[in-house]
Amino acid sequence: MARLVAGVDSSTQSCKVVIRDAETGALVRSGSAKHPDGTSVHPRFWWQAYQEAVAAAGGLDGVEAIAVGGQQHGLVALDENGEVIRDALLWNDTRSAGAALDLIADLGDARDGDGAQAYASEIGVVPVASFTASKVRWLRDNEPENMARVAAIALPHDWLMWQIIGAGGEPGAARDLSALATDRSDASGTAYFNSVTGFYERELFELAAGPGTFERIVLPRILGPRESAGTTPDGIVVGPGAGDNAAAAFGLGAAAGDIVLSVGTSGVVSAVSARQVCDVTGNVAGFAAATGDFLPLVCTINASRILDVARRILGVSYDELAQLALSAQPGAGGLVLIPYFEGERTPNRPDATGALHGMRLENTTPANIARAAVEALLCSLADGIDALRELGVEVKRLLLIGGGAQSPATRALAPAVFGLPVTVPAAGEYVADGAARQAAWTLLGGSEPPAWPLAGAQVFEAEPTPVVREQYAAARDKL
Ligand SMILES: Nc1ncnc2c1ncn2[C@@H]1O[C@H](COP(=O)(O)OP(=O)(O)O)[C@@H](O)[C@H]1O
Ligand SMILES: O=C(CO)[C@@H](O)[C@H](O)COP(=O)(O)O
Repeated sequence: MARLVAGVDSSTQSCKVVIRDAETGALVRSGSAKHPDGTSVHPRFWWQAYQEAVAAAGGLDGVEAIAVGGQQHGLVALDENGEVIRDALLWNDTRSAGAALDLIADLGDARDGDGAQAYASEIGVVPVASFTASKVRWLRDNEPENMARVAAIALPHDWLMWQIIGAGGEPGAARDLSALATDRSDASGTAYFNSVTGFYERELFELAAGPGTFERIVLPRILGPRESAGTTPDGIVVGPGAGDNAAAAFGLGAAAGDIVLSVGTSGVVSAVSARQVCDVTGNVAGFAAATGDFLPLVCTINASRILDVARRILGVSYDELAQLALSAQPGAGGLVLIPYFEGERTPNRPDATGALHGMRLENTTPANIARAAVEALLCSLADGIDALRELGVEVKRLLLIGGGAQSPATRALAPAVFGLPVTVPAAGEYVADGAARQAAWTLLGGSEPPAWPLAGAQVFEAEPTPVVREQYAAARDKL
């Protein structure tokens, strides 16, 4: 009989659960449930959605191991009883932009030099609003009464995994802060963890949380790539889990030369690399992968929701939006959408808003608006590919995944905008798959993870359309 494992993707918009055969990777069953909207969310909604998604997947009967991939960076602040102190501040909440600048300035003062340079060379990331350190600093500066109560800080995947092993407990039950655990990939998104040494950095943590807090505040212990966090109350082995982008790379079996482009709430361009990259501009974050490798990554705040906004403006379905976009010419007759609807992280413009440029009587049509939306999404990813290339990251194969990759327009126009063929794996939940593969590794052991085949990939090719990126860059730089 097949041995089953489960993988969870607790992402920005929803929770997805896949149940797969541990040895072959074959999909057995799956389910999902929505998260609430908003950039600050109470973690209990993740737990509720997880339970609904598990039920939608037919339950965990027969499952021997489980692991969680989660949206990165979110700040879950817990008091000494393990109660959540306030709604978690998510990665796309930009109120901490000023706090990120304060961290950089303070490290600069401490080093008597350039703070961004110091962050980049010491831990491979330069704080932006998204990172946990910036959110901790925001909490300390804006809600000191909440900060004073903080006894532990967890990331979304850490907190959900803690609930799953039963240590987080139902309300009223005992909560064991020392059972909190994370992995190197997710910890690397805090901006107070060193993914080369594998340790938290006291000084960087205290720049965020305040003097003397490193001893007082529990940070989740760092698990190895196939180390178990414990078991569920029903005895299911719990793998270490990972940040969602690291889990996706692991689920795809991405290797050196592969660039993973994920079109979810965030637009992510990432690569598996044997070395940590250090980008003083902060555009590329030197995160860690779910294995012992690194995961240089560029992330935008605006991605699949650009398509959602275009649908709303035009009052059309996803399919109609794609057909409209495909019916227009490259460059949308000169119409350029700058999609900073929620501010932006890359480029770092937390207070920016979106804009539609080049509107004339003859070009302002539904087809061109749809086209401009898809082109905006792809141009911001193309900028990310360039940023990785400039740091010497090898670009051999582009893999396009995430909810927005379901759009035929995204798939068809991507190779034209990127000027390279684009591989689109079969529609699936690659973060949850990566977590499931990790659970299988924890269950089966061995020095290498089980080799699960990547089935059903399609390669898209198209003539390059450089005008699209040229006009996008010109409009972006006008802002
Ligand atoms: N058929 C489709 N065409 C275009 N976009 C789609 C389609 N189906 C879903 N999406 C997009 O997928 C997004 C959710 O993707 P997902 O990767 O699950 O996001 P997240 O990981 O951030 O929760 C939605 O915002 C929606 O825009
Ligand atoms: O902040 C980042 C990566 O640095 C985001 O990728 C989040 O991890 C959220 O991912 P999605 O839910 O949008 O897939």
